[in-house]
Amino acid sequence: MDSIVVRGNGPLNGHIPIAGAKNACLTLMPATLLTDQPLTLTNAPRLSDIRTMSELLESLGAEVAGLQGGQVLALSSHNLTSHRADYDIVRKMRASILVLGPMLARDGHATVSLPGGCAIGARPVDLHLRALEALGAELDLRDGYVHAKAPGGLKGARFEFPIVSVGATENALMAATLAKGTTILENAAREPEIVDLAHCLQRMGAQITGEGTSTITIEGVNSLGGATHPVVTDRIELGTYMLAPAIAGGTVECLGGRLDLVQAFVNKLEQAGVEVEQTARGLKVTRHVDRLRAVDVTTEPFPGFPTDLQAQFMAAMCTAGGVSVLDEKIFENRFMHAPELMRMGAKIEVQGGTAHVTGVEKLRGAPVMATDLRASVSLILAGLAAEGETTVARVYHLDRGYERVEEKLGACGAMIERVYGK
Ligand SMILES: CC(=O)N[C@H]1[C@@H](OP(=O)(O)OP(=O)(O)OC[C@H]2O[C@@H](n3ccc(=O)[nH]c3=O)[C@H](O)[C@@H]2O)O[C@H](CO)[C@@H](O)[C@@H]1O
Ligand SMILES: C=C(OP(=O)(O)O)C(=O)O
Repeated sequence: MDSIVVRGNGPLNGHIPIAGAKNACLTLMPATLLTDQPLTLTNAPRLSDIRTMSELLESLGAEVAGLQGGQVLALSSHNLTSHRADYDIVRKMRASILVLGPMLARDGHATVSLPGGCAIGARPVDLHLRALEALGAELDLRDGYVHAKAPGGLKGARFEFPIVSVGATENALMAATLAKGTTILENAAREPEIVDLAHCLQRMGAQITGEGTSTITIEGVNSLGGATHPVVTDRIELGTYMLAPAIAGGTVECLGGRLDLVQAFVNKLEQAGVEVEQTARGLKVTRHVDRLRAVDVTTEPFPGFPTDLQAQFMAAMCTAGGVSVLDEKIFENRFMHAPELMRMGAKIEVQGGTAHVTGVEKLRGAPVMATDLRASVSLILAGLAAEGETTVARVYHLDRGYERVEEKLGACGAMIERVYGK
């Protein structure tokens, strides 16, 4: 298994191109199942999760071609041969559940393995299922699979999500595009990835209003057509690389970055003493202060501070002046990076969903291991400013969500390399 070796090497300077969003692409790809016409996604990220989604769609009979080195995905579902998403693929990636709504809406039946829990929490899919039931789906849970039917087609309905769920909103939104009549989704997720999905579906002919607000209204249509759609910028990759100069010092311009994608996060960075400037090309980030200031953070659904940046922000707080309190409100077990950061000399106390981080002057390199995607990258960020060498093992988690991390940071002066097969 590959590892990443990082050596603290002073300030970083340069620019980093930000890719299309993993979490948008993973919901845009299943949208192909809604139509027999071609769907082309541009600005796609080159990640193992995207390959897993391709594998899943291909197992259903969809065609997926990666063009221009994988940055363009040409998808076609004109000849679906299966409506069963197998456990063997679904277990690798929770976003697999997003094929359920589209298949059910177009063909009236689908069988999808239940994804199971994962390192960061139990992550049930009950809200996906309740929303589809509200649209008239008949569901039977047996043998670890959801067997779903809608013999007369789905029917528009009003559904209020009891808590905000990104994935459940996406599944319901896709399904409702082909349901008969009007669907109103209340307390819907407002993430940029939802807006991006709605824009793609609109290009395919869907009638959707209210995307980006907590009430989305969908007028069902009889069929959807093809489209070409650019995947929105990855705000989590963006925030991650914005933290690199915040932690190591220097100035890094994140190309393609937009303030509206990361405003809550930027507010916290600025409070910590980092300057963020919107330029014509992206977001330019500079740390002027010698030492960051401790800042408290609570994770929330968009437009709040994203849970997917909590681990990386914690890495920054490890060497800040003062005590910062990080409250994780989205997932019940998302502090697995804390004990690893402590192996590097960080002072962190975790109690339930709250972590108290007391900044130390300096972290020290150590061999560390990550159990999820954002935890992995937080250890790399910490390593950028640590004394000595940090080796991050099990980087297959990292490869789910970051393309060419060593090249992107290396181009700004970081001493970072991938060691193959260790
Ligand atoms: C592929 C993708 O886009 N992943 C993102 C998506 O995950 P995902 O869509 O899985 O996250 P959700 O927004 O659904 O989860 C939010 C909370 O709702 C709970 N819940 C969710 C669904 C459900 O049926 N029942 C239920 O109880 C979850 O356990 C969690 O506590 O949004 C998360 C929250 O921003 C991000 O961290 C993930 O990176
Ligand atoms: C938690 C994440 O992804 P997933 O929902 O695919 O597990 C993430 O992107 O940080």
